[in-house]
Amino acid sequence: MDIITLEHVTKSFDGQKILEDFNLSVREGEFLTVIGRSGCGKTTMLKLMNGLLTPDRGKVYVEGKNIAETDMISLRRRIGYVIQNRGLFPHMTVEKNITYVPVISGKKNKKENHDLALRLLKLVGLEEEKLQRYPAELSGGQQQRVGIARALAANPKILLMDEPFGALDEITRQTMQDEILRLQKELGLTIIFITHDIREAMKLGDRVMVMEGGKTIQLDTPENICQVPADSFVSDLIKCVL
Ligand SMILES: Nc1ncnc2c1ncn2[C@@H]1O[C@H](COP(=O)(O)OP(=O)(O)OP(=O)(O)O)[C@@H](O)[C@H]1O
Repeated sequence: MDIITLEHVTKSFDGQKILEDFNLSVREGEFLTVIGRSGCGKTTMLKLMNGLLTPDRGKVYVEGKNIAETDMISLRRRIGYVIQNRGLFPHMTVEKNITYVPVISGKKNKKENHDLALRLLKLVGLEEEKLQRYPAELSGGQQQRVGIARALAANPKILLMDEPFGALDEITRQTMQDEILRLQKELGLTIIFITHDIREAMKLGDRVMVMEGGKTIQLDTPENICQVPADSFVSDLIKCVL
């Protein structure tokens, strides 16, 4: 079953078409990685999925419903969003960061919220003592784990991740890649994950989408992309993983 569908979507900024007649179906439970040159429209596509942007033309469906006719607040709760670096509130403890969405949604029971924060913290591989720390007191990798825990707090089925590991060193990045694969399987998540790293795209993706100039150049399994690259752009891109 398709969990997200973009149908004939067009999006322009200042008269410049970023996506034109763009179509995509994301299957429930799949890990879709997205790669392409800077400015090709990856983040724009992601933000159309959770309603942060609205299409000029075309439709976006999430779980079969046109999001133009869906309540935005409930939509955003069903879709976790993780971005590089900028995600956490610096003046809030880790616990407050993780429980932010449940609290603003009306969940005020302190014990329940504490237990939720602790469960999610452990799920992303951090120790209890981190709960009362502030983001600046954590390493980049630890902050990214808290960002993921926060995105999972509303129990979403879908996780949108925009270069979440871009700022991490190679070793931490590999650990985080393994963790996100584990979490995806454990929680049955659908993940759409933007990266600039072709190795990361190939390792994580059930399917990899290569974009160029607002268009999909190729969308296929890593194996098929390696065996039959769609064009010279894709061939050049995958050289380093062959
Ligand atoms: N809110 C906006 N207002 C005006 N132009 C925008 C806006 N958001 C994005 N753009 C432009 O749209 C184009 C695509 O941006 P987008 O962020 O989708 O690219 P991207 O592929 O995610 O790039 P990167 O890999 O650098 O993050 C860029 O030229 C960008 O400058």
